[in-house]
Amino acid sequence: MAAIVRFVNRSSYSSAMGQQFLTFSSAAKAGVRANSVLPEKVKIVEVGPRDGLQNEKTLVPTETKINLIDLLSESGLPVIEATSFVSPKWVPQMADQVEVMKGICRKPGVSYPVLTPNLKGFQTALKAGASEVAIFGAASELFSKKNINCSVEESLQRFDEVMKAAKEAGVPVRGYVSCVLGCPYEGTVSPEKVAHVAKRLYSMGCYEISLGDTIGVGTPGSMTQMLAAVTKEVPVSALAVHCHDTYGQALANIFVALQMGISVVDSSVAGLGGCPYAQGASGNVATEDVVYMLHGLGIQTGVDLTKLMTAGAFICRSLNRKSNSKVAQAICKL
Ligand SMILES: CC(C)(COP(=O)([O-])OP(=O)([O-])OC[C@H]1O[C@@H](n2cnc3c(N)ncnc32)[C@H](O)[C@@H]1OP(=O)([O-])[O-])[C@@H](O)C(=O)NCCC(=O)NCCSC(=O)C[C@@](C)(O)CC(=O)[O-]
Repeated sequence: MAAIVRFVNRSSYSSAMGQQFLTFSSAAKAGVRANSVLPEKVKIVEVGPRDGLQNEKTLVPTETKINLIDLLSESGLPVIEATSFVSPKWVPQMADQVEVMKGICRKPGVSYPVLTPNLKGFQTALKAGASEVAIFGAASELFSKKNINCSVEESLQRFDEVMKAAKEAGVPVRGYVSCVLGCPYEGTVSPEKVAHVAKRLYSMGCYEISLGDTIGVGTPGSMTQMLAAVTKEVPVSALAVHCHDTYGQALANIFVALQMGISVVDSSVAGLGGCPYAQGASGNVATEDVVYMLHGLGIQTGVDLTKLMTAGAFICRSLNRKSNSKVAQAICKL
């Protein structure tokens, strides 16, 4: 694939970005789909402000989080997971959830879901103006215990309470299943267990189930097996994939998911992140890399890569960190 990326002004990355000097040859041929099995459009769920930042050891200033979300809002992303209403004792980085929700400029047409592990979190989120929430379970007992301090079954009972309250308030709920391709504490996780938890979340009313490879150990082989089991229980149109990139398999795994009919992909700008209760797991696949691959396949995302990279450059500067996005790294070198 001979995608040619050319900056007219090579001296300044940010000014070149601003002037839209980025041109793509084959990657930008809009509407030419490489493979008719693949979806025409993919919805990207940006999880950087939540999943990406929750694991940062030093507290990120609230203003930085708000600026990041506002920059991401300008890039055409349809969904930006903004924060989580979890216990600040468990995840101190998310303790400013209310300020973040109150500080962001909500762009019409963009959704800003937040994580809510229980009724307490849901009620606080609602008061802070959340109009969409996500509940998060796991296909592994030990991970569930470490992450949310209860068994998988107990978590589903808690989620049922959140679902009932959300239905009353007219708030849509997304569901996560963690450890779908492996667990840091239990090792192998059976596709049937994943399918069982995904089905329970879907049956209780989650409009979408995001399947999380929390520690990024999956391969296209295990992804295929797991999706084959889950799609027997949940319609493929209601599934999303959420791939961490620890073993460098995330894009390949996403490609397999697309071939199997999935058209919702979670990712994190600059590849930020990791779960505080999954030691050693690296960040999510970088949104820039996902967008580049999808556009190269002729799949529409509605995302402006240049604006997305501005958001990525901003957060990397703020955290004094190199981007984990291969695309951002490559373009920076030009
Ligand atoms: C679920 C709990 C709260 C249970 O934690 P617990 O200690 O069992 O809860 P509790 O009900 O016994 O309450 C203990 C204290 O927490 C407070 N509390 C209770 N609930 C809340 C709340 N919602 N917001 C604020 N405070 C809360 C509660 O009021 C009490 O305060 P105290 O009386 O001691 O002062 C805790 O385990 C927790 O917050 N866990 C969150 C862990 C987390 O956020 N993990 C990362 C997100 S998941 C992830 O990253 C994976 C994902 C989604 O990205 C997909 C993938 O990659 O796989």
